[in-house]
Amino acid sequence: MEVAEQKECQGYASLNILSSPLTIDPSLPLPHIKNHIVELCKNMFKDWSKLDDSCFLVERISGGITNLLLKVSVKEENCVDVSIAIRLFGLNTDSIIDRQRELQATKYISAAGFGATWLGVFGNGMVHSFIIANTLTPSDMREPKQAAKIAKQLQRFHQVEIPGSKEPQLWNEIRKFFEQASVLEFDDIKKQKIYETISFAKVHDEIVELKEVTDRLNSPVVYAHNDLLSGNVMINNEQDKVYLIDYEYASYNYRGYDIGNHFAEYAGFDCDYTFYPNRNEQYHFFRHYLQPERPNEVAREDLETLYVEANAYALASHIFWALWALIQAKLSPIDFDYLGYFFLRYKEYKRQKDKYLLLPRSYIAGCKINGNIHSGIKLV
Ligand SMILES: Nc1ncnc2c1ncn2[C@@H]1O[C@H](COP(=O)(O)OP(=O)(O)OP(=O)(O)O)[C@@H](O)[C@H]1O
Repeated sequence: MEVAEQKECQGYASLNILSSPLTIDPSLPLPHIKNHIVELCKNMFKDWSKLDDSCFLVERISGGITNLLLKVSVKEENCVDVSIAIRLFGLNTDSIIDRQRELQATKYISAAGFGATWLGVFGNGMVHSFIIANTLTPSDMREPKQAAKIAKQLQRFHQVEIPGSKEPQLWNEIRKFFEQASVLEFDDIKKQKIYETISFAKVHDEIVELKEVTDRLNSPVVYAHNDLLSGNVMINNEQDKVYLIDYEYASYNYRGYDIGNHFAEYAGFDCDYTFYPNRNEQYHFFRHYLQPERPNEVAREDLETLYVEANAYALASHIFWALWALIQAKLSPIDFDYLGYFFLRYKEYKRQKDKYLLLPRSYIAGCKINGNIHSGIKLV
C-alpha cells in the first residue's frame, strides 16, 4: 500500500466524506489486496481501528470490467454486522475517466438519493454503502416492468443539478477518444495488423456527419448517466427501489444520447443486437420516462420525437464505445477482447446508420414542409 499525496483528498472533510491518502495496487494478488483493505478500513473508520483483523471479511464482487469491487463485512464490537463496498479504480483508467469529474458527480448524485451512500474516498478508490439489491442482467433490463422502473428513475436522474458548466460532453469526449484511439501502436503484431485495417479517416467522416444531423435535433441537455448498462442498475423488488450506480461517465449530455445508449446496452457485452428494442418497446420506455405518473397520456408526437432522438444518438453511442474499446485494447490489463468489441460496435453503427440517420432527416424535412415544429425538435 502506498501513500498518495494528501492534497488529492482535500476538500472532502467538509462533506462528512471520510478520506484517506492510502492507495492500493489493484494488480496485487487478492490475498494481499484483502490485507491492505483491512488496513484501509481501520485507517478510515476510527470506530474500527482497534478491531481484530478477524472481524473483517473481504470478498470480491464480480461484475465490473473496469474496476475491482470488494465487499467488506465487518463484525463490530457490539456484534452488529456492517457491510460496505470498496471500489479500486482499474489500472490505466485515468486517460479514459476524469476522476475529478466522477468525484464531483458522485457527491451530488449520492446526495440526491441515487445509488449507494458515498462514505469515503482514498488515493485510488471510493467507499460506498453496500446496496442490498439484485444487479440486472440485459434480459432483466428488457422486461417491461423493469424497463418502466428504470425509465422513471432515469427521468429523476436527469433532473439532478450539478454545479459548473452545463455544456453537453458527448462530442468533446468523442473527439478526445478519437485523438487517442487513432494513434495507437500495439506490441502484439496480430493486434497491430487488425488495428491497421481501421480507416480513421472514414471514422472521422462518420463522426462529422453524425454530429451535423444530431445537432439539428436540439435534444434537451440533462444531467446524464451515460453508461446505463445492466450491471449499473440494481433493483430491490421487495422495497421497490431502483439504484443507478457507477458515475464514471456521468456528465451533462443530450437526453437522446443517454436513452439511446441505454437501448444499445440491451444487446449486452456480446452485442447481440437482435435484442435492441423495437418501436413498441421503446415507446413503453418513453411513456414511463416522459410521464411516469400518467404513462398512457403521453402525446404521440412526443413519442415520435424521442424515438428519432434516441435512435440517432444510439449511433453516437456505438462510435463512443467503439473508440473507447480501442483505447482499452491498448491500456487495460483486463482480459477482454476490446479490439473485437470495437468491430462489433462499429459494424452495428454501419448497419443501422442509414435507417437511423434517415429518420431525423425526414423528420426535420417533414417539420419544414408542415411548418409544424414538434416539441423536442426544432430547426436550427
Ligand atoms: N455499492 C454497491 N453495493 C453492492 N454492490 C455493488 C455496489 N457497487 C457496485 N456493486 C456491484 O459491483 C458491480 C460492478 O460495479 P461497477 O459497475 O461500479 O464496476 P465497474 O468496474 O465500473 O463496471 P463497468 O465498468 O462494467 O461499468 C455492479 O454491477 C454491482 O453488481
